[in-house]
Amino acid sequence: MVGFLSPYKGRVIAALCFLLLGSLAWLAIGQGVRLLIDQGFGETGDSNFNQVILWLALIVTISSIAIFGRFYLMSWLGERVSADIRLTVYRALLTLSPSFYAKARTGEVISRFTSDTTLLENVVGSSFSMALRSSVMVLGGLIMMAITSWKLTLLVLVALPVVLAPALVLGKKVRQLAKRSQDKIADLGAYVDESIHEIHTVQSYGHEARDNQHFTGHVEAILAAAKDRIFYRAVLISTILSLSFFAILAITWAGGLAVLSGSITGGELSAFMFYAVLVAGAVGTISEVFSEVQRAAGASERLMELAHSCSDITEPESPIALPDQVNGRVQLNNLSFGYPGHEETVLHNLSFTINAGERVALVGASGAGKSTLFALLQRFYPTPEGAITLDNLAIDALSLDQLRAQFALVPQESVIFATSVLENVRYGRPDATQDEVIAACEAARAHEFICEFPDGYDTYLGERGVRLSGGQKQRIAIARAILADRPVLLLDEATSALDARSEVLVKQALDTLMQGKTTLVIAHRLATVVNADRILVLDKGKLVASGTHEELLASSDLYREFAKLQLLTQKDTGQTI
Ligand SMILES: Nc1ncnc2c1ncn2[C@@H]1O[C@H](COP(=O)(O)OP(=O)(O)OP(=O)(O)O)[C@@H](O)[C@H]1O
Repeated sequence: MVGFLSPYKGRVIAALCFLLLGSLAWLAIGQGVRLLIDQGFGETGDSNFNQVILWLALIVTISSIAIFGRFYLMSWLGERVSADIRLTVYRALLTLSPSFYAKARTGEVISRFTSDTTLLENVVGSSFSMALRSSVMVLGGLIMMAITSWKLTLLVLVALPVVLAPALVLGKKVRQLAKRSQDKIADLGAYVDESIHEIHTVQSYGHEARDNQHFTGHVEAILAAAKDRIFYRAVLISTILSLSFFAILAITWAGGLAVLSGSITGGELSAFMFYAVLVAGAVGTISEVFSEVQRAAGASERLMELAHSCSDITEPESPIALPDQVNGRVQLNNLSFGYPGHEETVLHNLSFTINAGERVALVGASGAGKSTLFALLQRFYPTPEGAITLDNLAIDALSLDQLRAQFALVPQESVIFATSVLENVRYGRPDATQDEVIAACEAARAHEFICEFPDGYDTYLGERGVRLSGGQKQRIAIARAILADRPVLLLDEATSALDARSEVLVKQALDTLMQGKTTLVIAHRLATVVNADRILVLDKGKLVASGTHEELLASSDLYREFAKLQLLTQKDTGQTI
């Protein structure tokens, strides 16, 4: 946290100065009260009285200016620091590997991100400054009290631990309960995130009532956690306040006796009481915001945990640079892999080469390891055994950015962002001109339908592309990959059946995309395997056969079986299996 404040040292110092000035002004008011009673009402008459009133007016003015400065600067710092924390955490989240996201629930991460940073914003902007100001008041008040009457101050010092004891005991309990509350809120966040994202499934399965029931359960759990916290907090605040006022009462009694015996003046007792009330109020404030500051400490700990979560993919210390012209030759040498944290080996001793410009189809039953292979090529997971090379360079010797910039991925489920057509395609190459985007869309057979949209390329596509048909989404995704123009293409064919016309258009788009590129395609269509230069057959993570469609039909029982069951029918090419 201190690290986040350090770039704004000047403002922090200014805020602290205002805070000190404001506190001193308040403490000076106590002296004004003393003078007002002892001298203003004394024999010296009007002139002193007026002077003291003017003096008090000046102090109040100074205090107002100080309050403005402190409030403005502290709130500014609160906003700035939480913005910086958001930036830092988001930057970290963008670099974390899929292993992290496989373990953490995204909803929980989002909830931490939003609610914890908002809490920090409040604490830095307000609670923290209140706690600080109150601490100065307690210290200053005690000093002024000691100057006014050390005997009475001793009495206060005896009373102080009695007042503070419940703060320590109950405060700990409140903190534990606050953490439980935050965790329950994070659970709720994760639940809302999932159900709203999957709203179509929720509605089509008529799951609304059940989801509502689950949601109610989560909300009630939050309430239950909050109820305990509120109870303890209420006990904490009321105990401290009542103890403080009982203490003040006792001191008033002792002070009254001192005035009657003539050891202090009425003005001194008034000033003393003013400070005592100030100190009691400040102690009350500290106890009130203490738990919030503690909650914020918990929140910042969680956020820093996120910000410092390290990706298990390490960048090489001195990465080898790829040549300007990458050919796209991919080679696997004895590659074995199991997902981190799982014992099972998913890929066994894989070795094969894909030559530059070759079109290779991967086939295999579900779970054979095809998607895993794609993930490993882009180094989404560490590969402890075996090696993958790109143009004869080990991929873990390359910088991640440079490595991933060589692959264009077209996933099975086309990803559409909630922005315009133009920006969706431009995602593949953010610096592309509009003409380049249009050319890519023409090549992907998408231009025609885009032009029919009311706003053409500026049409907003809705979240996850809800306004597009399946085939249209695929062609946008292909246009993105065409625009990206990367040497190696990783294509996970969509399994969803399209109508005949869309199918033809998508096929044409894919053909354009694959021209001149090394292509590795997870094949679900007969046309793809027939047109591939080579087919690799994977079975339970092992490479069991390789060859052309005809060769494999003749030589591999598994392929024949697979082709009969899995690859789509002859519709694509009119060929018979
Ligand atoms: N994140 C993960 N953590 C642990 N195991 C995983 C993970 N992802 C996949 N697996 C396991 O790895 C194996 C291979 O999965 P993979 O997704 O690569 O298969 P696939 O051939 O692409 O299947 P499909 O055609 O169904 O997509 C499966 O047994 C799967 O359960």
